[in-house]
Amino acid sequence: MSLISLQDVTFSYPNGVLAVEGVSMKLSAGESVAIVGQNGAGKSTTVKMMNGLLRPTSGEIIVAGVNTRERTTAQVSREVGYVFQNPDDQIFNSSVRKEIEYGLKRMKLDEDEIERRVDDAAELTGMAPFLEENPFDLPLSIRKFVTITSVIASDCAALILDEPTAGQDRAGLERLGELIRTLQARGKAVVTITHDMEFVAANFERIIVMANRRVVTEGSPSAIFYDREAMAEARLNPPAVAEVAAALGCPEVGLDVTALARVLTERAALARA
Ligand SMILES: Nc1ncnc2c1ncn2[C@@H]1O[C@H](COP(=O)(O)OP(=O)(O)OP(=O)(O)O)[C@@H](O)[C@H]1O
Repeated sequence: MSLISLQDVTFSYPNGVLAVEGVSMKLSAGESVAIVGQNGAGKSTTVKMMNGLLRPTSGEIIVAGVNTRERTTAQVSREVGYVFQNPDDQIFNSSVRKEIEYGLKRMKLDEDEIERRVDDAAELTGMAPFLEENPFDLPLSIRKFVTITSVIASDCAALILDEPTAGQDRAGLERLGELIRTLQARGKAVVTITHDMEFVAANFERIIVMANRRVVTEGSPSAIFYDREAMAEARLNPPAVAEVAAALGCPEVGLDVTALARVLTERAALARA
């Protein structure tokens, strides 16, 4: 059974803007999925419906076997955590520890359990050294991890990360990739909206491409990044390895830079012979 299922979902904002039209998708426990597409494609609106922040105008959303129409936003968001694109839309406490504890206190967990969850989540995200700091004294890249830590601590079944790579340096990107793999190993579904195709190629099992309010296609990164039509429709550039391999006519290397280098070396040897 899918953890999250969207069935022919449409959404219009109160001002009449039709943001999502006839979207269906399924997400399973333990998988990592990247939703990609140009600005305004409908990605954020789609994921906000997954966690109950927005309600579909028509169509159904089933989370952990229950139609979200039968649940409050608080109930849905206990299953599906959403990490905002801008951490400052989420953070409001005066210390990192208080920020992470806030949601756990609202869940009325006992103090020992709260401490255990804060320590575990902070250890996982690398935020343990910052627990007593004021989040607003920390750089954006760290504030982003603070918000991710809060959502991890709530132990929801699925996590939605909206543009997690913004402002991250190489170490931050590697930490994010490692975190996604650890969460998957713990059986969590990780859904990410991102414009960073190199990050997608390195870290995701499945890509869903959106354009003009709809899903254009979906599949593995090595299939999608060689689908020129879908990439053009979504106005996306594939990662460099796929662009070079496609130009050289060796798509069989997929997204493996070492395999591409091997092909180039072999061709150079042939040319010399
Ligand atoms: N609060 C809102 N009120 C009215 N229209 C909105 C609102 N939020 C988004 N929209 C519009 O809905 C459409 C889809 O926006 P959405 O943010 O879901 O796209 P997106 O693919 O996430 O884009 P981006 O990558 O820029 O975040 C766009 O036309 C956008 O302008």
